Amino acid sequence: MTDDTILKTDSLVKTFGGLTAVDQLSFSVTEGEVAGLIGPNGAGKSTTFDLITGFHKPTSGSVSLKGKDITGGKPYKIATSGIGRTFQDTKPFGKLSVFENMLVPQTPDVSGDDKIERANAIINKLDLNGVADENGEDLSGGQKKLLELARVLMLDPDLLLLDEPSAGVNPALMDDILDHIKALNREGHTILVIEHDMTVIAELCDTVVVMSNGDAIAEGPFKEIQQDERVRNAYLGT
Ligand SMILES: Nc1ncnc2c1ncn2[C@@H]1O[C@H](COP(=O)(O)OP(=O)(O)OP(=O)(O)O)[C@@H](O)[C@H]1O
Repeated sequence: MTDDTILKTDSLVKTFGGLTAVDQLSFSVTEGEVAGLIGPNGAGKSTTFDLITGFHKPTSGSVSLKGKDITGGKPYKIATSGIGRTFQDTKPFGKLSVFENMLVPQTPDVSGDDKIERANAIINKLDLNGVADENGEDLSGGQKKLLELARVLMLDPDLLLLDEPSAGVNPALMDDILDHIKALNREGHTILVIEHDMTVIAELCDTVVVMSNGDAIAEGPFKEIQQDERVRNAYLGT
């Protein structure tokens, strides 16, 4: 582990009954980068996010954030210690407005007017002003993704875990989402993104980790990874 490692998993294992979803997975993310977590359906990517963020307890192995062991911590504790996470299926509160949705996350460091000010600043930053008064259920797929990202930013996480930001988003809004992700990275958020769209990975990521059958089979810059024979056989084809 180098000094600028922000996230590290060490020999992570998660079994569900007889199925091993994550199998001795070790990888790390460097502070300041955009890293991709890619691999075929069922490779264990979302389960890895669940293990990092406390939604599942690992069967064995460990997770550390900036050198501190966070293995098996409660989701709220991990969220407030600096890891924000979006989900593959967005879940805004349908009957609450975009603005009201922003106030739902508990923010230990701000309350009252300061919390409202933070919510408005993030709504502005992600260009959600035009829909701030609309209910969550009335948003498009892409707007829901942006709202989810906005809500996660209420806790000002050092590390953002994004689960398939392109899923269910129309191509025009996808460019906006990519621009926002890049801007967040420039502002200092480290990002780990699960994504099936390789054009998105190529555009966003400094490095990628390729998972297959629960383990990492390759790690490095996307251009190099594309040439790796095991990766081509397991995932990219040809
Ligand atoms: N709660 C659960 N109970 C039982 N099996 C599970 C559970 N969650 C995931 N799995 C299984 O673990 C394996 C890994 O699933 P996971 O969703 O992590 O893969 P993934 O790489 O994220 O796939 P996708 O790209 O399709 O989202 C799959 O075989 C899945 O069916």
